[in-house]
Amino acid sequence: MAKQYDLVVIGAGTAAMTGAMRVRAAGKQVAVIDYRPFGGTCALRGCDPKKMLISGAAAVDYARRMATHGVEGSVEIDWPALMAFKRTFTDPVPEKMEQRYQDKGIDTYHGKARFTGRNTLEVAGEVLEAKHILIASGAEPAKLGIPGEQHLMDNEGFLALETLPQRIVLVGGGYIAAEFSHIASRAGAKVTILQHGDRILKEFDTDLVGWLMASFTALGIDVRTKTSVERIEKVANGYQVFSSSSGTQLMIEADLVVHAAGRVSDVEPLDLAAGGVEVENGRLKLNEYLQSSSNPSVYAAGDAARMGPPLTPVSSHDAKVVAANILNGNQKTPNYQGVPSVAFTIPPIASVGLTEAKAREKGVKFRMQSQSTPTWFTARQQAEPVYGFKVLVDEASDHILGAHLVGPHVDEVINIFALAIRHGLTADDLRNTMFAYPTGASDISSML
Ligand SMILES: Cc1cc2nc3c(=O)[nH]c(=O)nc-3n(C[C@H](O)[C@H](O)[C@H](O)COP(=O)(O)OP(=O)(O)OC[C@H]3O[C@@H](n4cnc5c(N)ncnc54)[C@H](O)[C@@H]3O)c2cc1C
Ligand SMILES: NC(=O)c1ccc[n+]([C@@H]2O[C@H](COP(=O)([O-])OP(=O)(O)OC[C@H]3O[C@@H](n4cnc5c(N)ncnc54)[C@H](O)[C@@H]3O)[C@@H](O)[C@H]2O)c1
Repeated sequence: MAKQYDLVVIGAGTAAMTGAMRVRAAGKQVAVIDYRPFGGTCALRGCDPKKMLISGAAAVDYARRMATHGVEGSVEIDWPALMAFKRTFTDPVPEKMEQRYQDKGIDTYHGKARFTGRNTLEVAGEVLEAKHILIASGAEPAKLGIPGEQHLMDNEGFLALETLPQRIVLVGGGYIAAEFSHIASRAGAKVTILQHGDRILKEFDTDLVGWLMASFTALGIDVRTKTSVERIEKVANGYQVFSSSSGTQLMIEADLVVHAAGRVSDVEPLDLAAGGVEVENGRLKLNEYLQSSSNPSVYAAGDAARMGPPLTPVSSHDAKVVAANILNGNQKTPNYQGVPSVAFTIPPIASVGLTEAKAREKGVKFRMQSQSTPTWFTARQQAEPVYGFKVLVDEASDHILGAHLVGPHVDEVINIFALAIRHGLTADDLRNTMFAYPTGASDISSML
């Protein structure tokens, strides 16, 4: 006999937590399933553990930058101790998360869920029947289809390393490569990034990424662009990573090879055909309400839905939309305007809204201010040599169209631009706001 629910959620990450809690708060019967410890990517294998390690790397970096400015003594990362610090956050998460669900009367299941019918799922030998099913199964590292890809360590493995190998190769040059390389090289590893695009961090502004590259060079990170990894071989003392760059073959020896080459929705193992849930080019086919276009009982949110950028705040935004649509009928659509994004390098790089390239492509009429500003007080006060910005403002309406920042505090300052874009504030509104001085935000009026 199948257990009956109003909503069953596949996954126990950010999207699941928001969706399940909202539907349960309306008095509905809800269950949540995960085959891994509860908590999801962000809390256990992504944003949060990474940021715990960044804290150590940033402290070391700050002390080293101030070394000739009155701060004495050498500061080093003790990797096992930094990992132990990370675990003080991550270890309690699964139990706390599961308890939170149970305290609200949400049933929890452990195991891989798969569809057995349009409204039924099987998990660990049990059958669950639900009026609605929310696919919040997240994303997994993309299959690269290259020989030896089984030797790649994923983000979960890297963020749990008990010792840090000496020679590390990162395959790919996006967010993960940028962040992990900044952590590992400050902890003493020799890091190489192999990126097949013509630059790294392609989601960010070209000029600002160019300015940030000085920090990669200073750390001795070997960044090789236009380089595609084609094969990985295990050898006696580690790995050999084979790649090609404009027809030239390259082999790099490493103790560890890390997957940093993109992530894709984790929906394939769900047996979607059995649930009548259509997929197109590996992605769930959804309508504007985040509902399956072939099975109206099924919705999706977050990295699994992949309607917006694969970021944590988007996962919870999607789940709020889905919960509202389940409870009140389809009314809400997601709004991805002004989603800020930060790569937590040291210093960080941040972006929100239109890039210069996108604005030109769209034919928008805008004015733009852009400058590399390492001589500004904010940078000098931290002895940070990388600082710069690019801000785009709509010529006719004075609305902020896009903001791109690199340097100290930009991971926070970008949120002010996000607020401006999402709520239609003008450049003049920002100019007329008093920001506490001296803070990163107090530079905003000079960026407009
Ligand atoms: C290394 C790294 C760093 C990141 N840093 C940031 C950051 O700084 N800021 C930011 O905004 N975003 C960051 N992200 C992205 C962010 O983590 C994701 O966008 C977000 O966690 C997605 O949440 P979700 O709820 O959609 O999916 P997830 O949190 O991935 O949850 C999905 C869950 O579903 C489970 N699952 C999958 N299939 C099944 C199945 N068949 N049955 C049962 N359970 C299943 C999985 O085990 C998983 O726990 C980072 C990602 C990575 C990999
Ligand atoms: N701070 C954050 O918000 C944050 C941090 C980490 C991850 N994430 C999320 O996780 C997702 C995955 O991150 P990611 O860094 O793996 O992916 P990414 O999409 O940011 O970058 C992957 C890069 O790898 C390159 N690549 C692919 N195959 C390759 C190959 N065989 N050889 C060389 N290069 C190759 C691609 O050209 C691409 O530029 C991101 O989309 C992001 O949304 C976010």
